Amino acid sequence: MPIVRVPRESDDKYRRGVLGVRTGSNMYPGAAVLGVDAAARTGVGMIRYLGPDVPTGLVLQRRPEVVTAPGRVQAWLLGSGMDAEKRSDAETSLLRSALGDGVPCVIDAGALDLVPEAGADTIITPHAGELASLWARVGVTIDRSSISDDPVHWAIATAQRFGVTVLLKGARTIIAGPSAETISVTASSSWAATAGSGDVLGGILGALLATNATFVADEATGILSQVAATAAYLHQAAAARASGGGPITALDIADSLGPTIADLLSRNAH
Ligand SMILES: NC(=O)C1=CN([C@@H]2O[C@H](COP(=O)(O)OP(=O)(O)OC[C@H]3O[C@@H](n4cnc5c(N)ncnc54)[C@H](O)[C@@H]3O)[C@@H](O)[C@H]2O)[C@@H](O)CC1
Ligand SMILES: Nc1ncnc2c1ncn2[C@@H]1O[C@H](COP(=O)(O)OP(=O)(O)O)[C@@H](O)[C@H]1O
Repeated sequence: MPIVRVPRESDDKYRRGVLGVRTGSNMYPGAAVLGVDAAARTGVGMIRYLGPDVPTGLVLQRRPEVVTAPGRVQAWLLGSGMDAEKRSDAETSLLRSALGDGVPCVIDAGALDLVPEAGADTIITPHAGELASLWARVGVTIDRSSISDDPVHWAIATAQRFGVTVLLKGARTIIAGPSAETISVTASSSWAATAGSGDVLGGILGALLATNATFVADEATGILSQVAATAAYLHQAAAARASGGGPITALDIADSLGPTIADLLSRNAH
């Protein structure tokens, strides 16, 4: 089943899928801009960005098509650019209410502390350090380098322990679901190891999830893992295209998503 959904004549912005985004903070406003920009470039009917004033202003400056009014969404992207230790109670309860909304969620960075409360239709996107912190919350001490040394083991163990789909970031990104086959996506270069690159991945994943939300109910199909693997693939392919062998910024990755997706679709059409 194709995960990148090409809009049809019968589509409108709502039928394509709306992504709700609660990311960014006054400390890390850029993460909100990066995730929203990447989601828009990946292709989605609409984005509702709901966050603090500073990131909201910056998001609207970069992407005026984003809607900042609350309303129905088909998937949520939560946590990039937040700090779980500094989050207010009000922000925590807004994240909890998104998790309880009955739609699939991506949980990143500063919302990963809420993973023990997440439902089965959740994809989490930790790097090794964030995964170590998540395990520490349930009383298991494991250091970041042990996770990096055996990412397949830790991705599977996390999926099984928390009942969610795991996308463990790194040069080799590992995707594991509680019952799905494990998938590995290896980057063709390491220029993507740059600040905000993971925030861009979150946006790609959120958009793919929102546009596939109607198929997610049946986890037996392994669709969450396929969505996650497609996001990781697009991220590294867009990074490679933007780089051409030289340095890139996180926004460069987002900027090259359109042509990267067009290439992929034209290859699949033949
Ligand atoms: N432009 C932005 O707004 C960005 C926001 N970001 C957000 O920033 C938050 C924190 O993410 P991180 O992955 O950095 O958090 P982590 O908590 O995983 O990383 C912090 C770790 O890095 C270590 N560290 C810090 N500076 C270091 C240095 N110069 N050399 C070696 N080790 C160093 C610290 O001791 C700590 O262990 C997240 O919410 C994330 O989404 C990042 O994505 C970067 C870009
Ligand atoms: N050495 C590497 N080679 C290729 N890609 C990498 C490498 N290290 C990290 N990445 C990718 O870059 C992104 C980094 O995400 P993350 O660690 O969350 O950074 P940030 O918090 O700054 O956005 C992830 O998509 C990860 O897979």
